[in-house]
Amino acid sequence: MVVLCEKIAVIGAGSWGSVLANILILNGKQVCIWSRRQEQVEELNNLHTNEHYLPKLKYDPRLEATTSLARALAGADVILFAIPTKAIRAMAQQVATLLKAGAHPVIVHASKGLELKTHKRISEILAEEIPSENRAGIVALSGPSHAEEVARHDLTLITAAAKDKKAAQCVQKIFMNEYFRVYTNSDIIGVELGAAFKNIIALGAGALHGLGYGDDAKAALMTRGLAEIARLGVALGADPMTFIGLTGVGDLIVTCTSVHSRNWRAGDQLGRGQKLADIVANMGMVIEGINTTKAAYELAQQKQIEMPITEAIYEVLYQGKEIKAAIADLMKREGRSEEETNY
Ligand SMILES: NC(=O)C1=CN([C@@H]2O[C@H](COP(=O)(O)OP(=O)(O)OC[C@H]3O[C@@H](n4cnc5c(N)ncnc54)[C@H](OP(=O)(O)O)[C@@H]3O)[C@@H](O)[C@H]2O)C=CC1
Ligand SMILES: O=C(CO)COP(=O)(O)O
Repeated sequence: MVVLCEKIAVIGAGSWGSVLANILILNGKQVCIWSRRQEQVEELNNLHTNEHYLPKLKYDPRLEATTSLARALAGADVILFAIPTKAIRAMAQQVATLLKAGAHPVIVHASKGLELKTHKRISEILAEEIPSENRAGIVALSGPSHAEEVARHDLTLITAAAKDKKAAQCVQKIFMNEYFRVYTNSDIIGVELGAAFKNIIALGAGALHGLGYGDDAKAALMTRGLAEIARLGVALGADPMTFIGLTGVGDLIVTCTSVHSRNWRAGDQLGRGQKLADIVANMGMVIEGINTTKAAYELAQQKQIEMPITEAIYEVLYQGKEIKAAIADLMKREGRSEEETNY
């Protein structure tokens, strides 16, 4: 079947959805973005701004926003979900009920997390909720990318991952331009897991910063964090090589070092002694790593995979352990061989 990729529905007008929609418009596509808030739709349509999420960005006036999901989906060749992981299943159910017989869009998501309780990846949730006869393929769009930088056309390289090569190539084609370069990858398991798990380590990197630790500590956390991400990822079916790519180490680096990262900022604030509930209440945007820490911790227990950093962060977030005590316990662990614990 020929995959047409001209008309795109973007679900979610937060930081990432709105910037991705703007790229597509600038790339000459027809885009309708869905938001659940009428005042935001009016702001996007009339002022071409999105003050809460990206106060400096002026959106292309051709970008149409709507609160009507049916309108956004009408005739869409591609449906892009860019909402928090916890909202994916309910939105996918709504989308499924509105897709007309004969509709066959490529389903893309740009979200980074695992579902709580089921521990499912986002593409698995989408596959469960959107009938296979109503979709052309499921693609995860992922990699080191902050909305704030993409908004100002800084250089960004990311990955469109799918089992179905044609669907990944469709997504690659619609997004590629002189500042946004997209690779394809068939290991959607590794891509989605790398994207989800790096947020846990970013919380830790932020906490180290907030506590005043130096670059040695941050490099150590990222390296050993990547080892345990890969360990769990491989146990869940990922190709280990994916973790040294854009969606693995690439995204880990950017999220653990950028002031734009909400996960890093949340960790930094924790390190400075703020309460988790206050940090969540004040961020005004999703901090995916908090839920993902729980999901990864539970998965690691189930699969009996050693994930000392994830466990330490879980204890801090969910059991009220002092960060300094968690660090001291990590440092006191028995000496190990690096080769035997790389992943
Ligand atoms: N920001 C970034 O640079 C990047 C983000 N991502 C990932 O993209 C996903 C979305 O992130 P981002 O755009 O940054 O998040 P934001 O917090 O900036 O925006 C979230 C968007 O989702 C909407 N939303 C929240 N809850 C629901 C719900 N229950 N039902 C429907 N819509 C909902 C929000 O609507 P409302 O405004 O009404 O609350 C808002 O439009 C995350 O998984 C994130 O990890 C990936 C790469 C880069
Ligand atoms: O995924 C991201 C960067 O690639 C965005 O990270 P945060 O959600 O921490 O802002």
